[in-house]
Amino acid sequence: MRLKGFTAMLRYFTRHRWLLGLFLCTIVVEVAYAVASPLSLQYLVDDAFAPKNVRVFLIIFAVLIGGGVLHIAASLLGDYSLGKLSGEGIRQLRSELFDHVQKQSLPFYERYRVGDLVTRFSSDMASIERVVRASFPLLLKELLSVLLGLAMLFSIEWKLTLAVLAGSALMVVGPRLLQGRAEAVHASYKEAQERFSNTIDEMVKGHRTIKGLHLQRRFRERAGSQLRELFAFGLKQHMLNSLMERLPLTALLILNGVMIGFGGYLIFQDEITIGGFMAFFTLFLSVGQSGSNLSFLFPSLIESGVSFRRIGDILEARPDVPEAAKPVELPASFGSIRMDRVTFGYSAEADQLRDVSLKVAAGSYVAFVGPSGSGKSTALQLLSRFYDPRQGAVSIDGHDLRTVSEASLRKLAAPVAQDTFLFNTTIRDNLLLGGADRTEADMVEAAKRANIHDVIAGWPEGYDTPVRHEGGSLSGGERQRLAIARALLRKPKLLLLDEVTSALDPATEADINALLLRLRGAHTIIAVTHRLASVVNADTIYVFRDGAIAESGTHDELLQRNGLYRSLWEKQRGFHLSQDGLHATVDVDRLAKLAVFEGIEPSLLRDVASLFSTETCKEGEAIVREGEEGNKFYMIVRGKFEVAKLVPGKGENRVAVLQDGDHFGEIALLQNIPRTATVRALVPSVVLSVRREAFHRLTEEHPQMLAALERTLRQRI
Ligand SMILES: Nc1ncnc2c1ncn2[C@@H]1O[C@H](COP(=O)(O)OP(=O)(O)OP(=O)(O)O)[C@@H](O)[C@H]1O
Repeated sequence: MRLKGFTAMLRYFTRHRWLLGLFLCTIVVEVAYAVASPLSLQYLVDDAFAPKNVRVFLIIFAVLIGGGVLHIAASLLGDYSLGKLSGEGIRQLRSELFDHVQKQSLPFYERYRVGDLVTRFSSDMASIERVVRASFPLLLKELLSVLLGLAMLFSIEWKLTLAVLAGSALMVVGPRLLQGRAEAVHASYKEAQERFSNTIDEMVKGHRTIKGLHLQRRFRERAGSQLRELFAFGLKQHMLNSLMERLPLTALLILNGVMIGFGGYLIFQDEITIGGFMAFFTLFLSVGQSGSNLSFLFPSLIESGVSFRRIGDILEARPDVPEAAKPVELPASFGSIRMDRVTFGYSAEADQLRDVSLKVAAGSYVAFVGPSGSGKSTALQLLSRFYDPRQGAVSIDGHDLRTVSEASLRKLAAPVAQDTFLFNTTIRDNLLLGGADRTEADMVEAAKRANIHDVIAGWPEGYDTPVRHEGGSLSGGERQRLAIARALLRKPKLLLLDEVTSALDPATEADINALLLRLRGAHTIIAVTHRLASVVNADTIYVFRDGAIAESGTHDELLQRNGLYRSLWEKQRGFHLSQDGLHATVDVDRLAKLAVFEGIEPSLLRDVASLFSTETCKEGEAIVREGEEGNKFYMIVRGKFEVAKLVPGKGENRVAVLQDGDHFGEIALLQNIPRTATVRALVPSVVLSVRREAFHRLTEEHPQMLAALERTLRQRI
């Protein structure tokens, strides 16, 4: 059992020694009074009432009143010290948990989903709070009452005490037998709660996609089955808890019978006085009550044990990318950043980067390009130190990033990702985030440089416009430009850009590319992109293939080399897109390069080119669905699509990613067969498509074209 959460709590308590001491003293006073008052019955009956001795009665009465006043004072002090102690403890545990989660690196956030963490902060913390404020103090009180009460009972009549103690074992054995099962059921209930929280999280975050793809029913069914699961575990938990609570009470009833029978016998034998028996009986009832209270506490203690363990799991998680003990503070500027023979894998099973070495000099503009999944973004993540290499090193001016302080690295280098996260606050706060030394003028200048100022100024509330749904209320282009403005505002020397223009229309993309060209020199820019047209001006282009660098050089050098870059370039060229991104065309010589149109004369290809029409796709939109009849051939002008196949019992499995210049669905030109996979846009995309019917009209006029096409496609089916 991981006790980190529990020991952290104890540590907070011991930091407030005097409060803890005061609280323990008040408990002792309260319990002593509660145990001693039944004992007074023995003296009242035997020494005051039976002999009618008023003096003894008055003395006992005065002692009882005095003790009562002391008891009330101790309770008030106890409540105060407990309130302060537990409040502080909970506050510190919450903030330690918060800090700890914040310190974690990316793999941690990939391991835990939002719901898993939210449940720890909400329901686990609430159950710990309940225990610390109520159950734990009660446990102490009742334990002490039982121990003191038993000592008193022994002093009154040891044989009777032994008899009832033997019976009391029943009260403890029952709950213990059930404890293991109760713990397991409680843990299952919490996991079911987590699954449901994650569904709510996805439903809220993905509400657009859910509505867009009409997935409400699927989500309703998922939530329905999770709620049924919650109900089943909840019922089990309820029944086990009730059983654990009832068992000791039943045992107590049996014990009462034993005590009255055996006690009566002892009175008749003159082994105990009537007052002694009354005191014994009252005290035993009070000890029994405390014992049964203890058993009532078990469920909440078990529940908190699970919560302590779950919070302990988080507190024990060590950051995968830790800060060095004595980190090097990087200066405000740098000379070069390098990767030396870097090998890295997200998991132990596979390497996503293999033996990658590269050097980027300050002030240069460097691009990482290559097919999808080749490791470009991964390399950028390592340069941002979101992960550490498995082998080799990433360094700035000779300082291994593992040895430098995170704060100084973030000051120097600003990453901008393709999925921009904006906080639910105003545009101004999103831009100024944490930069207390940034002025309004700095902010406006950064927004102007990122070409977003005019847009913001046009909104009724300007920079005070609130952002909703983590940026979902803004267009992809607006989000992207805000992210760039936010990065520029921090005045970083190194900009690490991951596909920042992937969601933009051609006009905005051209603006951003022009901006990058203006920034070069003053800033070092490393940009990951799959769109080669945007990097022709880069100082160095690194071409990635299967996690390694296949080639590098300038655009012209790489074209001359006739390697991977050249083939990617050939694939992407020949398309034309209007500035608003709504109308696309393809050149005849680009069509001629497709295997599917091999052997078709250029004059006919001109007619084919004119048959294509432009389609735009939203992020998440499926343009081809597995199993549906296909009647269109597609070419991607710009964008990114996943190709996914249904695996029975497991859902969809991504088998490929297609990008600018790729094509799919050519079989549909020839015959009507169901699609073998679903093709879904990963970013807003533009495609050119041609329908079989339109194509057939052309092939009817030119049968030689159909013959050529059939020849090629038959070879591929
Ligand atoms: N967080 C992650 N956990 C596990 N595997 C990952 C993770 N991120 C990326 N990968 C895998 O690592 C490989 C390289 O991915 P990476 O994103 O670096 O490629 P890329 O060249 O940038 O491709 P793209 O242009 O599609 O983003 C891919 O196989 C990808 O599935």
